[in-house]
Amino acid sequence: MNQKAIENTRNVAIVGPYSSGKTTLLESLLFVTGAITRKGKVTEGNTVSDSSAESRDRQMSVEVSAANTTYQDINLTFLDCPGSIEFAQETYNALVGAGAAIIVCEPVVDRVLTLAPLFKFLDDWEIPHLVFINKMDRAANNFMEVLHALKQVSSRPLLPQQYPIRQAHDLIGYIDLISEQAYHYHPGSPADPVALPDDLKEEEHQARQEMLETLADFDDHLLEELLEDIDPPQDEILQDLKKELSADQIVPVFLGMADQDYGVRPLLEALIKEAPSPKETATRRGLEPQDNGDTILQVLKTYFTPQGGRLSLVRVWQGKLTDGMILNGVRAGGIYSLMGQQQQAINEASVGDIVAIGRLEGIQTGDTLTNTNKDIKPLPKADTLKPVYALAITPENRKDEVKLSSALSKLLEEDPSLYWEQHGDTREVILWGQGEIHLQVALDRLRRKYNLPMTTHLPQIPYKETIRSSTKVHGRYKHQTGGHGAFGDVYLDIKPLNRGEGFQFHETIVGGVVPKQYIPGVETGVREYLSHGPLGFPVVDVNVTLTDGSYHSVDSSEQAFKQAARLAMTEGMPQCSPVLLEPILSITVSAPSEFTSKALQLITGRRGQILGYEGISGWKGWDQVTAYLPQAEMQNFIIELRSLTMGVGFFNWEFDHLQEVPDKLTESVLANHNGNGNGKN
Ligand SMILES: Nc1nc2c(ncn2[C@@H]2O[C@H](COP(=O)(O)OP(=O)(O)OP(=O)(O)O)[C@@H](O)[C@H]2O)c(=O)[nH]1
Repeated sequence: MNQKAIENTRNVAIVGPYSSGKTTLLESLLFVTGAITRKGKVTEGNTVSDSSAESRDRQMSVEVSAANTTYQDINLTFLDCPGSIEFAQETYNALVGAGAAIIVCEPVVDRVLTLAPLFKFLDDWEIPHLVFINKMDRAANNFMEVLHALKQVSSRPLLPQQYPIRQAHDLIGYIDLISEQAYHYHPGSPADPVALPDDLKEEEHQARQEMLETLADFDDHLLEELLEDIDPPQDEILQDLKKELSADQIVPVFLGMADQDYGVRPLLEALIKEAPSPKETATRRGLEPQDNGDTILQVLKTYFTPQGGRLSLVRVWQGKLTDGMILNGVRAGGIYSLMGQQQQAINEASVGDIVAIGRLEGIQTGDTLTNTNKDIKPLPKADTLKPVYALAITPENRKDEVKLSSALSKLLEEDPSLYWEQHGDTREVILWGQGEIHLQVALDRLRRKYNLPMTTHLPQIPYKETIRSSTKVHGRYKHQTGGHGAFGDVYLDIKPLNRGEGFQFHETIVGGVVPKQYIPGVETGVREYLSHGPLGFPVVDVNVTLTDGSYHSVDSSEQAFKQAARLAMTEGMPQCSPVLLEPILSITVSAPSEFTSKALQLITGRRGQILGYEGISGWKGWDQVTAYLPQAEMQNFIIELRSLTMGVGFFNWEFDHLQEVPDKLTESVLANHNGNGNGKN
C-alpha cells in the first residue's frame, strides 16, 4: 500500500433504507472484484458485512462494517451502513469520512419518501452520491415513475446513466446512456453488448437527452453543442459527470439486482471513473491531502471486539498513518485493514484509506486525531441524535450492579446515540436510545459481550408534587432516654410558591427562641421531609418559614430540631391541598408536510398542546410542529410517529416545565405509584 497514488483510492459508504439490499450489494461488489470467492447470503447469515451476532439474529445491519477490495488497480473501501432509522447515528458518523455514497433503494414509488432524511444529510454535508435502484426484478413501478419520485426528495438534479431493458416483467439488461450501448445481463459474468432494441430507441433517446440537458446546466460548452444539435463526445460527457458528481452537483442513477450481481460492474466503473479521489474530497474539506507532512485522521466508529479490545475505524485525511504513531498522545496499537469482522494487520495507511487502529484508549468516535503538537482545527462531526425511547434496566443478578456502569460506558462508546442515566428521583437506571430495536440490540450486547443479562420495564415518570394552600403548624419533639433528653420545638408557616420557584426556607426568629445553631437542623428536617411529600413524590415550589419555637438548655440539639421540623411538616403538608405535578416537555416534531395533520392529531391525542407549525427552512416539503407534551405520553411517541410517517418523522425534546396533573388522571397515577411500593406510608 505504501507507494500507492492517492488518486487510486475510493472510499464509498453504502446507504439506503432498511432492507433495500445494501449488504447484498456489498457482497456482490466484493465477489465481482474477486475479494471473495463465494458469495454469502443475508438469509444464511454468512455475508462479510453484518457478521455480528446481533445483526445475524435480526438479518439486518445494526452497525457499520468496512470491507476492502481492488478493481482495475483502484483500492476500494466500502462502508456498509445500517438502513434502519434507529441506527442512523452509525450511518451519519461513517458518512462523514466517505468520499462518496451509494444510495441503495427499491423501485417502489411509495417508499421513496423514506430516503428523504438521507438525501438531506448528504446534501447538508455535500457528500457526492449516486443512486442504485436495486431489486429491479421486483419493480412495482416503471423506471421513469421511480425516477420522478426520487427527484422529489433530492435537492440535486437526478441524472439516469442507464435505462432498463425488460422482457415481459423481467429485467434482462440495460442501455448505457453515455455510449448508447445496450447490454444483456448474464449470471456469473459481465453483461454482453447487444443491439439497441428498436422499441426502446425513443425512450432511450428521451432519457439521454434529459441527462445531457441536466449536465448542460453546469457546462456552457455542452449547452452550445446541444443547441447546435451536435452529439457531444463521450469523453466530454464523462468528464462533466466526474466534475459535477465530485462537486456534489448531480446525482447519477444506476439500476440492477444486487443478489444476481446485475448492474454491479457498471456501478464499479462509475465509482472509478466518476467518483472523486480522496485528494478532491480532502481539498474540499480544506485539508492538504499530501502523503507527507502532518497526519490527520478522523474516527468514524469505535468497536469493542468479542475479546474486549478497542478498535477505532478511522479515515486518513492527510499524511500517513504508521503503526505505533502517537495520535493525540495515545500510541496506535496496530493498524488493520478490515473485511467485516476479519482484521488484517498492515504497516501503514495513506490519504483516503479507511482502516482500524487498535488500543486508542480514551479516543471517541468523531474525534480528529493528529501526530503533531500543532493546533489542528477539529474536523466537523455528525451531531449526536437526541434519544427518543427509554427503558429502565436492572441486572438479572443483583451482584452484577457494580459491573453495569463500566459496561454501559463501553456500549455508549460503540454507539453514541445511546445514553444512560440513573434518575435522581426514581433511582432507576434508564437506557435511552432511538427505538425498540436499538435498545434490544444494546441489551443483547450487554448480555453477550459483558455477560450482563438485564430485565427491563417502563421507566417511572418523575412526578413531583406541590401545594395549593398555606398553613401554620407546630411541631414539638421531646424524648427522654435515661440520661440526656432530646427537645426541639418549632412553629412553621408553609406556603405555596409560583411554579418553577423551587424551595425556599426562611426564618423570622427574634430573641433567640430558637438558637442560631439549631436553625440548620430545622431546614434539614424540612428538606428531608420534602423529598417524599404527602402523595409520595418530591415536593417543589414551597416556602417554609420558621417563625417561632422554644428550646431546652440541656436537651436541645440540631438533631432534635430536625425531628421537630419533620413532625411539623408531616402534620402540616396534608392540610395544604397537595397536588401532583408532571413534567412537560417542549417538543419539535419534524415530518413531511403530507403527514403534518397526522402529527398534530398524535400530539393532541396525547394531551399535547400545539404551539404552532411551519415549513422547515432549507428542507422543501417538510414541516416542524412545536408543542408541549406530558412526559408520561412520550414513551411510545416515536413508535407511533414513525408508523404514521413511513418511518421518517422524528422529534426533539427537552424538559420545559412542571404542570398539574389533570384531576381525572391523578387517581390512577397515585394508584400505580403506591402499587409499585413507592407510596408514602
Ligand atoms: N428480489 C431481490 N431481493 C434482493 C435483491 N438484493 C437483495 N435482496 C434481498 O433483500 C433482502 C435485504 O437485503 P439486505 O442486503 O440485507 O438489505 P440491507 O439494505 O443491507 O438491509 P439493512 O442493512 O438491514 O437495512 C435480503 O433478503 C436480500 O436477499 C435483489 O436484487 N432482488
